Amino acid sequence: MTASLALSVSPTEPADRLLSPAELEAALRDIGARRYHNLHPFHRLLHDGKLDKDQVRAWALNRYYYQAMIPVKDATLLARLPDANLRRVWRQRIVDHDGDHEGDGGIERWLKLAEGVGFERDYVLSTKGILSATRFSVEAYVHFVAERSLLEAIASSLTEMFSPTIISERVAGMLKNYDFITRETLAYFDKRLTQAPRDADFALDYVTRHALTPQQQAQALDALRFKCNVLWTQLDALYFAYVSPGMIPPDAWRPGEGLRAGADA
Ligand SMILES: O=C(O)c1cc(C(=O)O)c2c(n1)C(=O)C(=O)c1cc(C(=O)O)[nH]c1-2
Repeated sequence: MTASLALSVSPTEPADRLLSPAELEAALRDIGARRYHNLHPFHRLLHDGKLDKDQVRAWALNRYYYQAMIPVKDATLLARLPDANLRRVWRQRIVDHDGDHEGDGGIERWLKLAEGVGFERDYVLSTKGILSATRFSVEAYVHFVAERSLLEAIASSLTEMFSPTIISERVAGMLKNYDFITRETLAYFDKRLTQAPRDADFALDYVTRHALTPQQQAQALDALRFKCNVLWTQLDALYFAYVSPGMIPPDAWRPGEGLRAGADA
């Protein structure tokens, strides 16, 4: 039932009828069940303790760029919101990541995670070791939010509906499987467990109330597919460079670079 719903609103087969809010939500959830990045082989290896320390480092370093650009994406979206009630809610996302003062917020907590696995803070901040594919994927997300309709921009954040499950699985798996990972290193994820559902509930409510034609519903579903691809392609690039075949592009981070004095190999 859910699968055929999703098919009926795919881009190749335009929707011919309006879905109820519950059907739209089911179709959105179906996309997550098939395409969310919890299914990616790189995440399976990461959570199951099958990566070595340098591969975990590559993940932390590249993912920093996603974290750093999320508030840029949200500021882009905020600037397009026509009403103060919406802006008041959305601006909280920027505060969550940037913090209210220096040393606070999600970006800072991600830097702690990167430092916890051995990086020098300034090396991470420079983003010079990240894969070009990471940069391209993340920037595609920011452009999407700037250029598409507000409905599509908000719908593209709906991957957050699925993130609490992967975060719980990741934290439990990494703590159990890696002796160099501590609860403190992973503190970033503690707050996401409450922030993500709050954000996703708001965005889902917005999307179900504003996708009022079959075409708008199809656009919302496509926006979520696009965003799943933004997340997936980042992991493809990590896998290709650091797992198999292990082809690190010439300008990307190589094991040993950018580490704190005393961080072990
Ligand atoms: O750890 C994860 O797997 C994960 C996934 C996602 C997501 O699904 O987009 C986000 C985050 N984390 C996250 O930490 C975060 O701040 C975030 C913001 C957004 C967004 O699209 O606005 N997604 C995510």
